[in-house]
Amino acid sequence: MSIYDTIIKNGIICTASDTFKSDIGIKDGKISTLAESIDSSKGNIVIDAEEAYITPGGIDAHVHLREPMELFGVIADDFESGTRSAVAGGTTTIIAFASQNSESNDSPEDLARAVKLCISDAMSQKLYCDFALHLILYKVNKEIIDEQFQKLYEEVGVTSVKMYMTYPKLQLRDYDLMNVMYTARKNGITTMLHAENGDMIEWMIEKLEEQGKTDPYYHAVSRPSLIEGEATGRAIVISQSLDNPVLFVHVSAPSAINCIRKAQTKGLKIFAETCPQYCFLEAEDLRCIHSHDPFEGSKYVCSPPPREGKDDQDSVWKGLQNGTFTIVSSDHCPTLYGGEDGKRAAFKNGHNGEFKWIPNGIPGVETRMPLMFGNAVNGTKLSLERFVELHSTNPAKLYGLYPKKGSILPGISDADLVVWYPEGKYTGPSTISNNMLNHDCDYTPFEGYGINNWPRYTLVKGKVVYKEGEIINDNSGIGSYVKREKSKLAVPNNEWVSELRPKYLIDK
Ligand SMILES: NC(=O)NCCC(=O)O
Ligand SMILES: [Zn+2]
Repeated sequence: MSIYDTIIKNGIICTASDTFKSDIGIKDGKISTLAESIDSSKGNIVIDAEEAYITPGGIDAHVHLREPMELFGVIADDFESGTRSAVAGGTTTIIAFASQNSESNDSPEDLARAVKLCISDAMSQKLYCDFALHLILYKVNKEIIDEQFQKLYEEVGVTSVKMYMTYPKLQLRDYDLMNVMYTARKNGITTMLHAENGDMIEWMIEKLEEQGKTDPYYHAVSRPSLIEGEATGRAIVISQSLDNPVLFVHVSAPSAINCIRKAQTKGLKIFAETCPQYCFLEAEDLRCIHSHDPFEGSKYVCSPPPREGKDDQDSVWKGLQNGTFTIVSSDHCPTLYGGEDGKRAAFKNGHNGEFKWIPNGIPGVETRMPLMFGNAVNGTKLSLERFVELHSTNPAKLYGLYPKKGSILPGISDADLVVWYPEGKYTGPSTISNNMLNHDCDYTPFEGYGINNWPRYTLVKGKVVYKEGEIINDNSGIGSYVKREKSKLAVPNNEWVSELRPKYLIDK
């Protein structure tokens, strides 16, 4: 009689702390047993890992998909194609975004209602993996009232909000950031910041336009590293003033990385995310010199933009190695290159393709893990354990999903796993091409990039959803919404730089 639904034999398990040989017994969607040897006759299904590495499924904590509020124009992936693409690249949980409703009138229910709308839209689709949600806040009338954040946590399990220091439609003033952080701290809501100085960028764009510099390449020129460094430093001061932890999303610039490192050395609760585009792409890509059409550079338009070259990439790698970065996410935000609604929306409404009108964002949910596994782990830039920490365990801890997600703990963790190819046995494509990917986008900015491994099996809650290059449709629809706990990492220090203390602490 079988005891396990599935047994994985002969694997080398790698977690954020250990690498060891073990068989895995899976029951009811959970890791049930780790043992040197589990009898094959005890499993309904037996997978032979053939001495390959097995890692916890990836958690991609920064994924933009089509959702009711449409803040970033028309996104090519909905929750079905986005989760399909995720599992094909070894990601078993995504954290996507719901957006505050612009009609919000600050009632206690407003924010939770916006999240519920997004959940029900997503749940009406076939989901290949689990998802959770952050909430984008872009309108703060006076202050976010306590009850709004309480309900976010209690009713919909959302424990993080993202705010922007750039984009004309979304940019918040420092005053607004302070109002949000003040209430976030009290309620254990993690604040995520897109740090670029929007006012400086606006000025730079105007000056470039005056000189007729409007090709996609000038998107990168209009958002230089220094501007990211400035916003990062300013936000760290705000964070310190309020003793409120901050996670900086998609960090790319050496100046920002240095600020973050310094703050961390002081003991401040500052966390940072980077993305593969800042490890592999560069500003020159936006020139697309191999193409007759400079607009092809729009395929690389994202913010912050890819940076200057090898030195800048090296400082990202250094930050990944030395612990400055907490997580690696994709910032998947796919807009089509063809058609009228994607990058070419820049030709609508009487515009002529000027970079200012090009929708920002690139796809990457499927390529994140294989690119980093192949080039970082096999290229020995990162240890396997650090790879797991950055792509799986830390996102789970930071965003309240641990230890259900991000680990391989018997009796506790969901059986979300990636079985890689054994050393030397990967026979798939040696470079990335868009036609091997499962997203609904018509290009990848990583076309032609080398890979030397790829997930052989991806399991979500014990079910194989991807096997040897194929999506297993029988097991689709397995994904569901995951309510999150409060962060295990982003916890205030209770150290103050001024006499200002929130009233709720003084009254205690
Ligand atoms: N990063 C980007 O260009 N687009 C996605 C939206 C954001 O995260 O800023
Ligand atoms: Zn952003």
